[in-house]
Amino acid sequence: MTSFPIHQTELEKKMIPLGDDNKELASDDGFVVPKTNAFGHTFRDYDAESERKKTVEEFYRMNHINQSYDFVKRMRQEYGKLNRAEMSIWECCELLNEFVDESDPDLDEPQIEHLLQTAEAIRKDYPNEDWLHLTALIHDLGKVLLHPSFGALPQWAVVGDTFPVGCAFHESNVHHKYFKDNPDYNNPDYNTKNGIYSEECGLDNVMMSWGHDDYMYLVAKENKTTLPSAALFIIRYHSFYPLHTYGAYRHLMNEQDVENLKWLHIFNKYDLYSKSKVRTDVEKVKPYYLSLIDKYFPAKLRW
Ligand SMILES: O[C@H]1[C@H](O)[C@@H](O)[C@H](O)[C@@H](O)[C@H]1O
Ligand SMILES: [Fe+2]
Ligand SMILES: [Fe+2]
Repeated sequence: MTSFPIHQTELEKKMIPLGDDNKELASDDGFVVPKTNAFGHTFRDYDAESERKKTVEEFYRMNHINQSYDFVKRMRQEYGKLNRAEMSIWECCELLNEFVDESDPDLDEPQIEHLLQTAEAIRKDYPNEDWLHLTALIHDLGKVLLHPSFGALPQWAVVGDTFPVGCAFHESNVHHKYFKDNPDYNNPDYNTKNGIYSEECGLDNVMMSWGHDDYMYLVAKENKTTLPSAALFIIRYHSFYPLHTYGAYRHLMNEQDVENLKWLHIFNKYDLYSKSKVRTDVEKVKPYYLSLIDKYFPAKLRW
């Protein structure tokens, strides 16, 4: 177990308790958080006996063993070239039709369903924040890394919760025990609370485990999206449950991160709890999303 003496940065001391920071942004929402997922379990229950449990646990075993500092560095360099494809945002949504996420205990539907379910749910409650609708639609597009034309990366290098590398793995990471076989686990440069980072260095300076979040952030940024900084933050850290849901690693945040985290908390509710077996009528909502894509992105993007 990795436990540390309780010490808080000055910024951490000023932070509002988890879950209370989005009151000012909260809408008069009609969204009802369901008590159980499509399989009759509570959401994100990684211990519940279900058909998905084994697949999900094996996923995290592979993920925790292989996501090391060196691996992340190599992947960032390689995929940062954006030389794999040229296509529009919508074309990418359609590519996701064939993939099911093996890390997810709550959903076994193709990913395009999840994108539309999230976007439509948040659109209902925040009708005027069109940037948030589009952010929801694209937040998981990085899962295209599973596709053969993107190198058909294994699931452990694409999906699942994310965490910083280069410092100790916090115990709030699901299935934490599998980190023991990660090459960084016993490396003294990487296994202290701060590791290679300094307090309040800002998440932008932190190397996160490699996957769909960081990749889609890169794609959006390099293709010069006009989405606001909160949108890029949501895309980049939406799988960072250890931080946004369990409050770990907060000592690495700076003031800007604290601001952006408010929107991520709002987003997370829709990302997680809109997962269901109810399908969206793609053709019906497509024109609306095409108009948003046109507003915030070039017609073709480099991937
Ligand atoms: O299983 C899920 C899924 O892969 C999501 O796309 C990701 O954002 C979550 O953090 C993860 O736990
Ligand atoms: Fe995701
Ligand atoms: Fe998602």
